[in-house]
Amino acid sequence: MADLFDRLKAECAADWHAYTDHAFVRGLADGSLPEAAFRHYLTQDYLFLIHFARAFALAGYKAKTLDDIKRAKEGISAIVDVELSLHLSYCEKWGIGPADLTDLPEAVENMAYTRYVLERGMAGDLLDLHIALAPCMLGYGEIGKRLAADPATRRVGNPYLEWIEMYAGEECQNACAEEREYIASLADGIGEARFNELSRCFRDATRLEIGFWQMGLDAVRT
Ligand SMILES: Cc1ncc(CN)c(N)n1
Repeated sequence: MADLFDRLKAECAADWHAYTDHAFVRGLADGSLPEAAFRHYLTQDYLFLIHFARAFALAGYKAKTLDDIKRAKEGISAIVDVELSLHLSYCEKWGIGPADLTDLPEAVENMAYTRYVLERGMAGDLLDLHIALAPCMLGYGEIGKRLAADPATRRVGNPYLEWIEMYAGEECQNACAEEREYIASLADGIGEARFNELSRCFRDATRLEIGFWQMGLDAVRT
């Protein structure tokens, strides 16, 4: 049976496809993405993740139960202890350190997305916030899993394999499965009007994801 995540994706199927099958993603899969595009994306993503860790901290504040607080803590930990290490490891190879990263001017696409999510969380409740966060976490989990399972994905000599493997990895996949169940439980019993509100937020965050990939590609457009 379709769960909440399936229903939200179905409501914005074209946008979801444009996000998860973006040219940037195809470039990661076959290794053809220009390094400068990936570098721009990844350095902005470092800043992005700091704001997303703040959003999970806000989820802790909006929590109603101890379990909600644990979920918020796990969200922060997944970013701070796992995901950001990947970013720092790529950046180290390029000679870019943490201080250089925090000095970077934020791209407008980055500001739009991160502040949108924080605003949804501040104006709404815990469910609004987790729905605004869902395309990020669950989308990358879906992309990583698909690319890792696709025999057409280039393995040998693909500089982006580490990226793919992290999002396809057990730790990330388990976190996604838990988040998926969690949002369904938070939304248990909602009516059509509330679903429509959440659906709009999910679609908007998905559109902001598309913009984030495009920002990476646009960095190398001549
Ligand atoms: C823009 C973006 N979206 C999602 C993720 C996966 N947490 C990410 N690192 N960056």
